[in-house]
Amino acid sequence: MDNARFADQLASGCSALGITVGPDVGPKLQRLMAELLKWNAKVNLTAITAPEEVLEKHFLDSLAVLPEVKGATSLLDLGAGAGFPGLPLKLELPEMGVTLVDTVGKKIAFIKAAAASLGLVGVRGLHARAEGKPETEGIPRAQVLIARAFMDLPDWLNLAPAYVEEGGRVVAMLGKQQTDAELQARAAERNLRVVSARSYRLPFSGAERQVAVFAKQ
Ligand SMILES: C[S@@+](CC[C@H](N)C(=O)[O-])C[C@H]1O[C@@H](n2cnc3c(N)ncnc32)[C@H](O)[C@@H]1O
Repeated sequence: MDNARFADQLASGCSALGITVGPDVGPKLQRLMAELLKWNAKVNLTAITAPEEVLEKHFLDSLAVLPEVKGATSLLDLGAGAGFPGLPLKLELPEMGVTLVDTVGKKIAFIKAAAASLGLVGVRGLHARAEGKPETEGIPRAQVLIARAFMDLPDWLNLAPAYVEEGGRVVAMLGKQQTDAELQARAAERNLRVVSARSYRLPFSGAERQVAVFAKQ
């Protein structure tokens, strides 16, 4: 994808999602895509490799939750894979400290290399397994905890609160749509409350996504 087409697709995708990103974000995402595709040719990081799909399914889907993440000083991305949603969010929110955790070493190696190549300050890649015990795992708590395609919602809501600072929130990026009643019930069972929930569609494929935010009662 050439620079002009990338910029055009990014702009129209952001507009469809109702978000805006700074002028330096596009060129940085292009660099991130180049790194991802270069690494992916050698080590398998993601099944999504067509540039248009990387832009939509990794970059734009990550940025779609900007409204839920904005204002956080620290973000913890559990099961980050090749860095999604944490890396694109960091590009738009450079002041926010971001820790990305995965059990697969090569994914963390990629995250570290990509962050260095993009000159990102305040990005930490952590090779660890999240099992609900942040102290023993060496995983820092954050104001906002996020994950995409990590666990089923019930398992995620069991695990997540341990990683959130007092007054913080849990952001769940869901492929499978949950009704408001289901979200409320899941939250109540764990002494959490639903702060917000909304569905959105990816701008080019129309694939449906949902993002729900939870806080401790
Ligand atoms: C389906 S991928 C999603 C990756 C990324 N969040 C995305 O949306 O592109 C799930 C990732 O979670 C990681 N993972 C699974 N269980 C984990 C755990 N307990 N702690 C940390 N990472 C885990 C896997 O290695 C994998 O990279």
